[in-house]
Amino acid sequence: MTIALRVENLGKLYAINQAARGTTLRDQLARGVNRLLGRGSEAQSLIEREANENAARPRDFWALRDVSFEVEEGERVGIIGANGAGKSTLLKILSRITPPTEGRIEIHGRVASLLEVGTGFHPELSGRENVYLNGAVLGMSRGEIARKFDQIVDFSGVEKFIDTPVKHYSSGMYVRLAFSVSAWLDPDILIVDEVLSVGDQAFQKKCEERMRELTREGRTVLFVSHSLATVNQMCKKALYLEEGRALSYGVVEDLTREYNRDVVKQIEVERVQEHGEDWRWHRARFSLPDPQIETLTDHPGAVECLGGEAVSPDGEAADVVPIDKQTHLVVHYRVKRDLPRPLVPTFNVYDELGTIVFVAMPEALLPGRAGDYEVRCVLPAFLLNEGRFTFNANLSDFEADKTTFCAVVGAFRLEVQEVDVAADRRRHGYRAPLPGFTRPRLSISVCPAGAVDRVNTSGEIPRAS
Ligand SMILES: Nc1ncnc2c1ncn2[C@@H]1O[C@H](COP(=O)(O)OP(=O)(O)OP(=O)(O)O)[C@@H](O)[C@H]1O
Repeated sequence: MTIALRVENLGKLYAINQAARGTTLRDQLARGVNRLLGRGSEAQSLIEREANENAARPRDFWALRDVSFEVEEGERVGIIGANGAGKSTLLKILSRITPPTEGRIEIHGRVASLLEVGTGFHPELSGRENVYLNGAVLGMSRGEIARKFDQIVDFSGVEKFIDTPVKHYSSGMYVRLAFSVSAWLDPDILIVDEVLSVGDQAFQKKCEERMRELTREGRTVLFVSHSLATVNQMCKKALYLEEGRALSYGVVEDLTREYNRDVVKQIEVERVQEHGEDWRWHRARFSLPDPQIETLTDHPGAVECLGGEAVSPDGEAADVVPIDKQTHLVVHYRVKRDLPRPLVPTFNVYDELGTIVFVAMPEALLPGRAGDYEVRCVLPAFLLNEGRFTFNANLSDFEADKTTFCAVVGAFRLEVQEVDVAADRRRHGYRAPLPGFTRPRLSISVCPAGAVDRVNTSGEIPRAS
């Protein structure tokens, strides 16, 4: 194993900007403008309030502290964490844009980095001149850069503007050229901040493919992304930063799961602050009205949702559902007047972070006649993967101008739980959590090569006659 990069007890101390205490040019101008407008004392008190708040804050703080990790050659490592966790600071130190306050870094090879839009390129120079400038900074000869030039411009897709000063580029064009320069000038280590998200989706995919290619060639890639899906797809390893500390470093799936859990915990803390101590994420039963449950309608007074419950087949309400058991979602509606058409009861299912997993369409419709009705949706065993899911219960008329008759947001919040992993023979010894939102049990069969024609639709091979 060859180490590409080693970080030991890295720390970065930032001084809180004293300028915020009311001495900046901006503050002086604000005072002047306000004096002209006759609002001097108002402006003064605002600046003083700001200054007092700043005085109450610590004067300096550790944006990074005690961070240690190693990256091997050819690895792609994702760096994850909330806003302000220290991700960009770490990348800036590794790119030698800012020095660390303490600790040490060891880098083997040439580093190319793509940090925020605006760094690395000179605004007055053209795209072409910037490519040469960047190559020179990386220590390449003019001939070497010239040999790579067409590839870079081709990849970036900005050939038409290559002789225009980059200050006239859109941020997307800028990032296109900047990534192409970093990724084609033969770096040993490529460092990419969230900036790629500025590019369009097609370009992002192209960049991801290029980063994979680089690591296949033995180069190392470190990148920051708020998209856990991208980090999961792109990396085997991740570093999870929280408030400047390295919480964990290791297998990407474990870390993204941990990060997700922490995000959800944080959301829960905020909900408790908002709704009080009684607030609970889990919800197997509800009755309306409930201040914690939002209901939407385009047709007030037409339909009312009275409540509902998530129950096991024997009728027990349960917010924690074993993965191998069916669950019935039962919702009670009152249609208050005759309607032009029957209504369509649907259920939208979301994961913990609000990503839609699927929408369940019904077999039967709810009659458009006044009366009380019960809608029952059966969730089969082994449909959803282990995890937490939120269900919206909806009643719609998709032929009406405004379709929503009743939408109950977050009607049910259920947690699907794994049963006995060790005893589940269908896992064939695989003990780790299985990724993904769903866990359908599909028929996967095996037969001797050439026998495919003889396999019947049930997946069984007929006995030789
Ligand atoms: N030059 C600076 N002077 C003072 N504080 C700074 C400076 N640069 C960053 N910080 C602070 O350091 C902390 C870490 O910032 P950093 O930009 O590294 O976070 P991040 O994880 O990249 O966040 P984001 O996801 O929002 O980009 C933040 O609190 C930020 O305000």
